[in-house]
Amino acid sequence: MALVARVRALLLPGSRLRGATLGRAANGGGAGARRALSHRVLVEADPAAGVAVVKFRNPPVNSLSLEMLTELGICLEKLENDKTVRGIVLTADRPGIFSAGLDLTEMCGRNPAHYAEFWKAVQELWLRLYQSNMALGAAINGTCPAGGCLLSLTCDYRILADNPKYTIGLNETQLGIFAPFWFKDTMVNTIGHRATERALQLGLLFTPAEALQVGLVDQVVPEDQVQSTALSVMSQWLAIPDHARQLTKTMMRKATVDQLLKHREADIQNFVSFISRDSIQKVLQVYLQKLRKKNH
Ligand SMILES: CCCCC/C=C\C/C=C\C/C=C/C(=O)SCCNC(=O)CCNC(=O)[C@H](O)C(C)(C)COP(=O)(O)OP(=O)(O)OC[C@H]1O[C@@H](n2cnc3c(N)ncnc32)[C@H](O)[C@@H]1OP(=O)(O)O
Repeated sequence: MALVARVRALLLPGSRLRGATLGRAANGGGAGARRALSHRVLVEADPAAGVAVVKFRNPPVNSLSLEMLTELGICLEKLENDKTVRGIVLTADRPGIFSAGLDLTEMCGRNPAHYAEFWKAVQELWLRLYQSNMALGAAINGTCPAGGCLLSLTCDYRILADNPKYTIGLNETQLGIFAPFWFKDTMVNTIGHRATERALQLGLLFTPAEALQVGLVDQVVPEDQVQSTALSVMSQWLAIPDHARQLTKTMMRKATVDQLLKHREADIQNFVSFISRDSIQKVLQVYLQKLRKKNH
């Protein structure tokens, strides 16, 4: 289903996204701050600063399900069309888990049409974020594996909470799958080829100190200062004239974006045929069961 159709489905009577509003904040935020609610994404906009904080709230682990990808896409599209917003900070509504990455239940026991729809939605969100004209910051206030790490890598800078429990990285190989080429390219663009090769083959999840050392994040700060630091760094990015910053960003990212645009359909087909393999379904199911067993 294309984004428009998925949005329609989410707006059907009964959907909690229906009637989402952008109103004056009941509390918090500066003068004139606005708060928008959808089911899985909370937006706190501060028009005076030109910044919106986009908070993930898809319990229990902020996984990127099809619905979450769609709501996030809608929310970002709205902000892109809002002339008062020049920068966005992505964060988790509750500290602990920034995002557990792609929702594994979307990749297990479904049919090929579902896998194709899901993968298209992952591509769309990456394209929207990686090509965004806005300045994007990640306030990483929790653990950040795989697709969660990818989200943060699409941003222009990353601030990570100094908590050794919070790890970050593309750990796909540990699950028995692998990071697609555009996940890999996004990481190469951030930490370089050799560090990416090692990180991807070993499926490394870096502690804050390691992530800082390898350049996966730009700053590690005390947990209660993640958002405030991300906002203060944002003011540096917004001090640059938009057109100059945007042209530079496009120049840096265009080759990577073009690769996916050129191979978009093939990438969907490759994903569907890989994820549909019996052997891959089996490893994903074992991984999910291990996660679930912990709690039962
Ligand atoms: C073009 C060709 C392409 C070919 C490439 C093919 C494939 C690659 C495709 C995609 C790349 C994949 C990207 C991904 O993002 S895969 C997801 C990777 N994520 C992880 O490995 C994280 C897994 N989760 C955890 O480690 C932990 O849950 C946590 C995040 C550290 C949190 O721990 P905590 O103890 O707080 O919570 P629980 O573990 O008890 O989890 C609670 C609850 O949530 C369920 N859950 C956790 N993570 C996911 C998830 N990613 N998707 C779906 N569900 C998840 C977990 O099972 C628990 O469920 P329960 O029923 O027990 O409540």
